[in-house]
Amino acid sequence: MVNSTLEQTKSSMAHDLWEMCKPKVVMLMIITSVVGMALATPGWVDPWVMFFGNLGIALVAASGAAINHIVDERIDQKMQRTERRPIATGRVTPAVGVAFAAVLAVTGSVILALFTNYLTMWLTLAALVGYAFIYTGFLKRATPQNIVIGGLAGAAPPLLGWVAVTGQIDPMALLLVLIVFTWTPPHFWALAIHRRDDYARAEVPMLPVTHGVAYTQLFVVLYTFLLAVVTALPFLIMEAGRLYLLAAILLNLRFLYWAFKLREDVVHAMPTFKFSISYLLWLFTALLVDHYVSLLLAM
Ligand code: HEM
Ligand SMILES: CC(C)=CCC/C(C)=C/CC/C(C)=C/COP(=O)(O)OP(=O)(O)O
Repeated sequence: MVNSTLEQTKSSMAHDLWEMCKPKVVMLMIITSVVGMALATPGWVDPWVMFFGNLGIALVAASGAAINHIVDERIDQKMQRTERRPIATGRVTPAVGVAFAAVLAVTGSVILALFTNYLTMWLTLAALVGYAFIYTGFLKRATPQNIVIGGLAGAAPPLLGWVAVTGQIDPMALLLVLIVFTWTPPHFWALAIHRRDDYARAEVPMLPVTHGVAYTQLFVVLYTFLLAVVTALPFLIMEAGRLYLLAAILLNLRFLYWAFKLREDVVHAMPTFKFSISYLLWLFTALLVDHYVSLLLAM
């Protein structure tokens, strides 16, 4: 009896710690990092770098997500979407959270130092600081441009993957960062429109709260147009082929469709947000497939 209660406590703690890692977000980030690695070399990526590089980046990103839960305890308690989170409810204490985040960050950094290079490790730690402390601790509470500036940290993984393979920062790696950076505002503001009352209650100055829904709807459309331009660049600079271009055109047309639907009516906010996630997944998949198809054709 005592044993089974102990087992239950352990498994719900494991579940809570897992939730604090924002696993789905980190997984999509790792897909962008895998693509960064693949595009960094005209050959095959060293499997050790592929496995341990992504593991290290995932662990450090998960640490950032856990710190976000700790720093945002009060905000999370006030928002319906986040009120059931482990730290917000007290199921996990901040002390346990800090220890967990520290273990993740240290383990991830050591793995990166051992299996990739110091530049990857330092850039990954910079992304961690950018997200967990600069965005969460400061920007989020300070300006409606919070997610535009903070988006740089979330956009870092393709660069981290690239640098893990080459040891240097190249223009194409920065273009991949630019794609995720430009994607972040329509991704987030669609959700923020849907959850505007949550943010108002928690006094977080998100764009729909400070500048209104109509203004945010317009900026979702504008950023989606900008994203269409930015995602054409890999083809225009001849770093991606026609297969990628076709996928990018179709995905951009669909994203623009949702952005305009959202502009008509806020009921389209969640479908737009959900599509943004599929958009990034398929765009990066297209880059990957396009890369390996041209590699095979050149053999
Ligand atoms: C500063 C930049 C970003 C902000 C402010 C942001 C905001 C958010 C928020 C608030 C959610 C939570 C939705 C919910 O709990 O229902 C979310 C979900 C998600 N985000 Fe982002 N995001 C950012 C960047 C990214 C990046 C860079 C990626 C991946 C490359 C990403 C991938 C996802 C995914 C996959 C989900 C769905 C998670 C789930 O269903 O549990 N986000 N985003
Ligand atoms: C090393 C590295 C790549 C670090 C990146 C870390 C990381 C997991 C970024 C996630 C981006 C994200 C979901 C922001 C939302 O935070 P929020 O606080 O606005 O959303 P919330 O209200 O759901 O917590």
